Amino acid sequence: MLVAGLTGGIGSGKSAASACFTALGVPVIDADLVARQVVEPGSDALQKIAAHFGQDVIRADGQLDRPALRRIVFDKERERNWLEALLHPLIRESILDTLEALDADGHPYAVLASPLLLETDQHLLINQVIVVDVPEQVQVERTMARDGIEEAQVRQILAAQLSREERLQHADQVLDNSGTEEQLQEAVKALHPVLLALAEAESGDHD
Ligand SMILES: CC(C)(COP(=O)(O)OP(=O)(O)OC[C@H]1O[C@@H](n2cnc3c(N)ncnc32)[C@H](O)[C@@H]1O)[C@@H](O)C(=O)NCCC(=O)NCCS
Ligand SMILES: Nc1ncnc2c1ncn2[C@@H]1O[C@H](COP(=O)(O)OP(=O)(O)OP(=O)(O)O)[C@@H](O)[C@H]1O
Repeated sequence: MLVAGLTGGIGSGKSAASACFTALGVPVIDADLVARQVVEPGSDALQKIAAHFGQDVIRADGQLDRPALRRIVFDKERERNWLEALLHPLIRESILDTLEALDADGHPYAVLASPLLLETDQHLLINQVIVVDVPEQVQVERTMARDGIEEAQVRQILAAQLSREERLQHADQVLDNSGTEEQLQEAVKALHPVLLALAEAESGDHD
């Protein structure tokens, strides 16, 4: 099975592009969703987070207080490194399990959508790099509108990710998302047969 990595910085449109792949019947693994699953109440990871950061990052209902943890880790690089060292191996394990199950189901290709595809060893799991690309200013505006957070915090998160130029250097395919969501949908529809052909060629390689 071909695994197409779909990446892009915060607010670039990975979720929007993922929805287009889902509509075409392509299975999508969303690393941000996996990152939520591994810290569900009762998980070892959540206990370790509470022991390290204190009860201030746990809500009254037992869930992780994500905005509280976000403010800490994007302000202090050392704390972000600690969190990533805890979560990234768990996220990777879960992604691997899902990829194995999808492969066994006979899907020609799957999409792994992740903001940190190229920054982590997740890039070792994929055969193609698809970058959702918009200018930084658009990332900032769309993220502020979506999450209701300050520009300064969006800029801190951007600083923890690859730059637009570095990301584009790794791209096999680029989805420009500076236009409308309909235009993005058309771009994904045009990419789908290309990925199917690559998947076909890849499966031939294994015969
Ligand atoms: C800090 C947390 C709790 C904030 O949660 P919140 O609900 O506000 O954001 P969410 O998880 O939806 O992420 C939103 C976006 O922030 C950016 N982001 C998240 N984590 C990171 C990180 N470690 N480095 C750089 N950017 C990141 C991504 O663009 C992501 O799409 C959360 O992002 C987290 O647990 N991050 C560490 C795990 C991780 O690296 N996840 C990224 C996917 S592998
Ligand atoms: N072409 C577009 N035109 C206008 N708004 C868009 C477009 N594409 C996405 N958006 C909006 O921009 C915001 C960011 O998009 P999306 O959530 O898909 O980004 P993302 O890359 O998944 O972000 P994150 O890294 O934070 O998870 C969302 O509110 C989305 O509805």
